[in-house]
Amino acid sequence: MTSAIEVVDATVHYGDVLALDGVSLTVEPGRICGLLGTNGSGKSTLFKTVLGLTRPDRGRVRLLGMDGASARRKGLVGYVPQTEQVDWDFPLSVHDVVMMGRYGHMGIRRRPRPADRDAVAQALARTDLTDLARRRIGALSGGQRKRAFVARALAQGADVLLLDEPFAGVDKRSEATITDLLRRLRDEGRTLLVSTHDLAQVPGLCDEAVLLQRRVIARGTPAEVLHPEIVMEAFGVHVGEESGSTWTR
Ligand SMILES: Nc1ncnc2c1ncn2[C@@H]1O[C@H](COP(=O)(O)OP(=O)(O)OP(=O)(O)O)[C@@H](O)[C@H]1O
Repeated sequence: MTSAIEVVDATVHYGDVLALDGVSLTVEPGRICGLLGTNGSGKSTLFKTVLGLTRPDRGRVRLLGMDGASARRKGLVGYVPQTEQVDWDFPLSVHDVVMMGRYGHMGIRRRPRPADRDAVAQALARTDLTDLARRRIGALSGGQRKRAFVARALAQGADVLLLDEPFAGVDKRSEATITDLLRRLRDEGRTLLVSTHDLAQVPGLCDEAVLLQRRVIARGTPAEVLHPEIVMEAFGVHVGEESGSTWTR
């Protein structure tokens, strides 16, 4: 079986800064892999490398058996950015944002056809955003914005989704809605790589996890990776079911 995501020995520098040091990671189709690490541990760099936006100095990446840039051009991989990186003053509706997922399917004039409109309507329905389709994206809550970007990836037809901190800045109810949505996408056979520094989300969401600190320092089931000694070393916090507030930093 072809792995959905395969990173082999990837090393990335930004000038003198070593951001990834010989990182290897494999995610099989239909799995949710949590990518854990503190700020600056290389999570965003690993995403950019998987997406073919950053070329590793050493090592290689395969996405569904092809290189990251080809998978991106074919629309097979969808990226849900950290919402802090988005300019919310831009006058776009939720519908406009989700339609962007169809650009790769349209001609140069980007005129939507019925298939494009159908895909957008379905993606909005899947993410429970139909009623908000005409709302400006900047007027949505944090959780609704995340769902709009997931909808964009679904409209695109992506089989692999990379989600950068989908729980940052969302309330408890939205967390549950997003977790439920991501699990359903996984159950349909999609593959998800989800970065988070919110360790409390991991056991309920992920099938497996990787702890990154420039290099992979642990990988396995959530229980294995969230072993108290490993978490203490990487995050400097204690973990324990009885003390939810100590999960995150
Ligand atoms: N464009 C850049 N130029 C120079 N250094 C960079 C650049 N982008 C990232 N870095 C550095 O590379 C390292 C990894 O950064 P990266 O953004 O991948 O980490 P991260 O785990 O995604 O962090 P965060 O959770 O804060 O987004 C950090 O030391 C960061 O300062």
